[in-house]
Amino acid sequence: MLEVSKLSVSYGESEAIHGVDLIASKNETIAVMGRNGMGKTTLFKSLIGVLPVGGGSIKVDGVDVTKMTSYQRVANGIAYVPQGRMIFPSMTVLENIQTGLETVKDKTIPDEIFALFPVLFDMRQRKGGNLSGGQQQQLAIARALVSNPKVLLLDEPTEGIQPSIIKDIANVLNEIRKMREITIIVSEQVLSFTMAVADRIIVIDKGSFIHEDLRENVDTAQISKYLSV
Ligand SMILES: Nc1ncnc2c1ncn2[C@@H]1O[C@H](COP(=O)(O)OP(=O)(O)OP(=O)(O)O)[C@@H](O)[C@H]1O
Repeated sequence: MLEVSKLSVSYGESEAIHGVDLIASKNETIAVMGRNGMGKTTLFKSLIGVLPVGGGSIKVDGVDVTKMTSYQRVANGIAYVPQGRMIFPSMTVLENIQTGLETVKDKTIPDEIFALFPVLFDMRQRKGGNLSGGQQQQLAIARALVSNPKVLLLDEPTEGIQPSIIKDIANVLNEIRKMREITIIVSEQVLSFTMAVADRIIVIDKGSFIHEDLRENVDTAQISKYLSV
């Protein structure tokens, strides 16, 4: 479903992602884990097209999107939940979700979105900026989901979220997989969260993938070591 080959990304002269390969199947959730500054956000921004690709290719469901704009990539099935959520604080919850409908024909928000996030239905007329961090995260996921993605990218969804709500976000990601056969790629530093959602865990270090395990084979002590400074 998502096929990334020899992807490199640079900031000016400085290369931040060094030729990474990633193949993710339909109905698979992959966690990319690494410390601050290891390249998670750079990788995700290049996948959605906010940062230009220096080399390599990105394919979604067999279609090469490497040279496409972000808008075209969304139309071709990638959706992105950015770090820090980036919801529109002065727009209502409904209006925020509607911004995700730009690339699809039917402009109505599917009922299943409110079934997944009942709190968003209750708060549909509230301003996004008045929601809690966890509710804003749900809003950012809902906004991404209404574009009907084949590949959903989430950049550090648990950042700044309290532990009890982190569990809710994990449950939501697992529900999404049951409802739709999509690929989920999540960047994270919280191992308990990725162990609850991911089929595979990849460790990124200084812009390269240095370790990979299926969840059932993960040695949590070893991954924790990679994640500690
Ligand atoms: N706008 C930029 N200009 C130059 N270098 C950058 C820029 N943004 C990030 N970098 C560098 O790229 C590398 C990867 O940063 P990135 O933000 O992708 O890491 P990250 O793993 O997402 O960390 P965090 O969890 O802190 O967001 C770092 O060395 C960082 O200093």
